[in-house]
Amino acid sequence: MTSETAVPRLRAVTRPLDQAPDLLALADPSDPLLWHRGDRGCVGIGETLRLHFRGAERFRDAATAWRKIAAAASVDDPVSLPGSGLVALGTFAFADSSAAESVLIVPRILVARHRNRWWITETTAAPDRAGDHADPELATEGLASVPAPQAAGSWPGVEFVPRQLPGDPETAGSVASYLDGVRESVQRIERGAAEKIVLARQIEGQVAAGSDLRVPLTRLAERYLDCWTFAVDGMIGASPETLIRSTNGAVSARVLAGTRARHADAPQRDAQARDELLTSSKEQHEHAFAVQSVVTALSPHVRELRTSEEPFPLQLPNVWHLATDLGASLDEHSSAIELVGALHPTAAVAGTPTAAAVAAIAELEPFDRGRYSGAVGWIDAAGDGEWVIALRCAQLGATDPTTGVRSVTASAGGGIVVGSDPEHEFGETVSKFRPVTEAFAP
Ligand SMILES: C=C(O[C@@H]1C=C(C(=O)O)C=C[C@H]1O)C(=O)O
Repeated sequence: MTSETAVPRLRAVTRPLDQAPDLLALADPSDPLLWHRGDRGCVGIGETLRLHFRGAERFRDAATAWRKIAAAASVDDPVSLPGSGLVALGTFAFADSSAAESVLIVPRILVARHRNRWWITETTAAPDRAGDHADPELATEGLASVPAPQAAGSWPGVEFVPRQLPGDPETAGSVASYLDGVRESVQRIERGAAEKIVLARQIEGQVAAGSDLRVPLTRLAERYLDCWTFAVDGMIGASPETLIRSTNGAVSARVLAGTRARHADAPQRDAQARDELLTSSKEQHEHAFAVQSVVTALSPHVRELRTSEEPFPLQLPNVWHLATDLGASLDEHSSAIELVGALHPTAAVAGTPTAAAVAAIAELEPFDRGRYSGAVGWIDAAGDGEWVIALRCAQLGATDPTTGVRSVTASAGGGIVVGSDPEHEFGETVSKFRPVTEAFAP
């Protein structure tokens, strides 16, 4: 949407459901739109509006566009819970210069859940044009309007290999480039060019024609209970890191930095990994950077900012993380997307100081991160929403028109600081890829 285009007039009608549909089963097998964690979440079916953004102003442009759309919309929402009424799901690129589009998508139908409450929202454009209006039947029939779940399709699985880029050395490919990048980052940090640089690498595979993406999504949702499982415009993953959650003037965030692989089948080794993480001054130092970057970015927008006293160990199936939770009250009427724009990129995904780290990433990573380590989430008409950092995820490419095959690219990285060891950092990326490689496995 540009300033010259008319603001679309949307009508959103929400009605409670008295039965509990399976959100994951309702997702589109080839283009799922989903946000899910435990007993909360939503699935989008069909699309009423899609907005595209690019460049350094993508968050600001999206926030402005959404504010206008929300102001012009007519919303009939007796449910009044987080995620009811008018909602858009979105995914934003990491870099200002990224070729990847940032998008906000308003689904035609949204079926959602908050604990033991369920509802359906239908959103239509141009409400006064006959034949394209929110279905009044929705008001009385509720569940009858929920589309029937599609039968589960096939899942042949995806084998990932390190992504080979033009210019990569032939033998070890992008792994060698990544290890060189870590060494170079350490040298730059030792020279004082930055304190922390988050360096990532990529792996890729192919998704066979007709593959049902609900299979990896369901695996992620079932395995990563402390993460938000998401699928927005081909970005699929399960992120543990809440960039911002904003509900009725209360905001919260979860900062992660500091990682150890889990050893779930060797309890002693696993406990040792956790203790090492908790007592390592390198990890504590790295974590402190990440927390400070969020506190600094959030402070102008909030009051009564509080953090958990000490970082705590967050246990995920693949890794331990050092975690800090933050809570605050909103000081002004910033929307969730404005807060995302203020926070992005945190030290957890870029480094410290931000500008130097972002410049180093652009030089040392031989690829465009796309939406990896950007933001993914949803926003409602009041500007409330939930956004996570797009981690532990993969981006599906366009379908090849002759073969029906789609590429899939996953990215993972970690914070490089003084004393970081390239092989150790490589191992950390392998652990961080596990949610994706295991979810997409045969
Ligand atoms: C960059 C990633 O993760 C981030 C980096 C971490 C670290 O360096 O320890 C930990 C969690 C995330 O904030 C990733 O998963 O790709």
